[in-house]
Amino acid sequence: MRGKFITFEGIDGAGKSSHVEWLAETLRQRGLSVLVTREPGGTALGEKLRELLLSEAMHLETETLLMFAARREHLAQRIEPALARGEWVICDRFSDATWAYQGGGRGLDKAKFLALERWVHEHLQPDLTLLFDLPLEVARERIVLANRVLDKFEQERADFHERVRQAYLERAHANPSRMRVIGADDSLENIRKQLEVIASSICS
Ligand SMILES: Nc1ncnc2c1ncn2[C@@H]1O[C@H](COP(=O)(O)OP(=O)(O)O)[C@@H](O)[C@H]1O
Ligand SMILES: Cc1cn([C@H]2C[C@H](O)[C@@H](COP(=O)(O)OP(=O)(O)O)O2)c(=O)[nH]c1=O
Repeated sequence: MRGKFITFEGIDGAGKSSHVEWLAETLRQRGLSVLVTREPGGTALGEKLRELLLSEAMHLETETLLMFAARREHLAQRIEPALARGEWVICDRFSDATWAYQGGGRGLDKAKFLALERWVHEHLQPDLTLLFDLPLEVARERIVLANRVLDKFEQERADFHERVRQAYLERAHANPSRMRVIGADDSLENIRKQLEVIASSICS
């Protein structure tokens, strides 16, 4: 049987990465085989593109095309084969991030996003997307506390990140059966409780 495809989304500092491995382990304890991966990246070529995307200034459409080029490679080399083998795939960001960052944050024409999405994965959408949502200031505070070296996107102004957050919420509103909004302004423990309930429902 084909595996399930789960993606994690949210603004920078929302806390996604803190739960990806934990959810994978929870699913493995239920006997599932789980591949954890991320975007941009996930393949040797994708990781090279990630380095460029996170550091170099470029035209918005170049940025969008490179995000989808990395995604095409990732789907062909890792995601699709794993799902076909019956493995579950957990991916830290996917096309909703392009919708939110290049679309919401930078103003990419929606028709161009939709054309690329149709081209690259017309017949595949995540089975479940967990959107970690929280106020911008809380996410910023976490990044500052973590003393993280800021990448190109994290260096963007607050209004950019606010537009990213709103674009994610609009997309979740438009796709209620696929996307679940996680209240991420909470303790790690309470967020795990929310995820446990979701994990039980998707495994049953
Ligand atoms: N619920 C939480 N409460 C407090 N701090 C958190 C919480 N979740 C994550 N953090 C911390 O915030 C920082 C950003 O978390 P991370 O998981 O890397 O976010 P993301 O992957 O969404 O950018 C890390 O230092 C992490 O330890
Ligand atoms: C997948 C994807 C990511 N991004 C951005 C969002 C993030 O700021 C950045 C990298 O994401 P991420 O892996 O969350 O970085 P980190 O966990 O190190 O903070 O790439 C886009 O702008 N568009 C996309 O399609």
